[in-house]
Amino acid sequence: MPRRAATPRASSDPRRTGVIDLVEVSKTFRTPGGEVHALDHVSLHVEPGEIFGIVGQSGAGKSTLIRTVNALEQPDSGTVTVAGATISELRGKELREARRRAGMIFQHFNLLSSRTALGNVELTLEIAGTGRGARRRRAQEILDLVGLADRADAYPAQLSGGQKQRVGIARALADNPRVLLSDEATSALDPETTRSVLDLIRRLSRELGLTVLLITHEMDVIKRICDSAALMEHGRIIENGAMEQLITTPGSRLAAALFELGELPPDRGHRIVDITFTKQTSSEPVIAKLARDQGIDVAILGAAIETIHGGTQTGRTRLEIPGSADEVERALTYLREQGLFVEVVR
Ligand SMILES: Nc1ncnc2c1ncn2[C@@H]1O[C@H](COP(=O)(O)OP(=O)(O)OP(=O)(O)O)[C@@H](O)[C@H]1O
Repeated sequence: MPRRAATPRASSDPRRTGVIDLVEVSKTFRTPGGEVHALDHVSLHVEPGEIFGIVGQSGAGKSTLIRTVNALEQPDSGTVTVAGATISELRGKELREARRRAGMIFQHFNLLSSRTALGNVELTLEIAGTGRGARRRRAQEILDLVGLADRADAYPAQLSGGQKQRVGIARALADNPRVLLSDEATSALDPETTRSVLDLIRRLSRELGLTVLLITHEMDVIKRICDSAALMEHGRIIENGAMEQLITTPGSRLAAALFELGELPPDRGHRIVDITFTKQTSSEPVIAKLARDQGIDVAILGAAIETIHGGTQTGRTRLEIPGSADEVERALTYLREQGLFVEVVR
């Protein structure tokens, strides 16, 4: 029976406070086809300055989750706290104030076509009631920060997709929010532009101490910039934790999606294990030593190396270990002694 990945993080502990905290949040939609539990007792804890990614299939509840964080959706039960304000309990002016703590970017940018890049960024500040001079200065400053100072007077139709999203980011950050929410912000961009926009988000997060909550259906996004990730399915968080924890959590589906090792071969009665290594960039020396020192030959069934979390090289190799139960046990002990995370797959 496949093992269910442990949730390494006690995210439902309400005593812990992060920049974003969801505690037991539920939301049900009543549709002609019946009730849809879009969020089913979701608890989530995002640390200050962290980039937290939520991944899941279409319909998993990702958009509903992010919409509760900027109060576009009210939960039926549970609490949502953003930068110290319990926004799920606020109304009116207090809610509008609290909303300013989070800026948001979107898949299709949502820029006003009748305004220049500068005018789009200024809009956030107009809504916040900032005076004309200060608004212009701040908009120019933030456009400079996203590398678009020279395109301030361009209209959205004159900008590339990547440039439009940079304007979107500048607009989201103009009023100095603590949190950036990203709803599939790179899904409409080509791979190279995706990478440059993700790298920009990561740089801004580090430079400004900005906490980022992003939703995506792409593992590449999680790999490239996230410090932590959660997997959603049918309105529930199935797994949740720091990337380093997830890759060494037995049965983690996020880790399996990160390292694509393919299907298991037909059962020949041999033990199959996945070994995960984070320090060295190759498992080959260990496998060679296993043969030399222990006299145990293994077959490599698959290998994947990934750069996660903005630079850490991590790899996973799938091995088939023939031989007696005793030899298999010796091989497993040996691999663990080498500091590798070993998971028996079959
Ligand atoms: N306003 C609504 N009225 C009725 N049902 C809704 C509403 N909003 C979302 N749902 C339903 O709730 C479930 C979760 O939807 P949600 O959009 O949050 O998922 P998602 O993971 O963001 O999917 P996608 O990536 O396709 O946007 C789906 O079954 C959806 O049809």
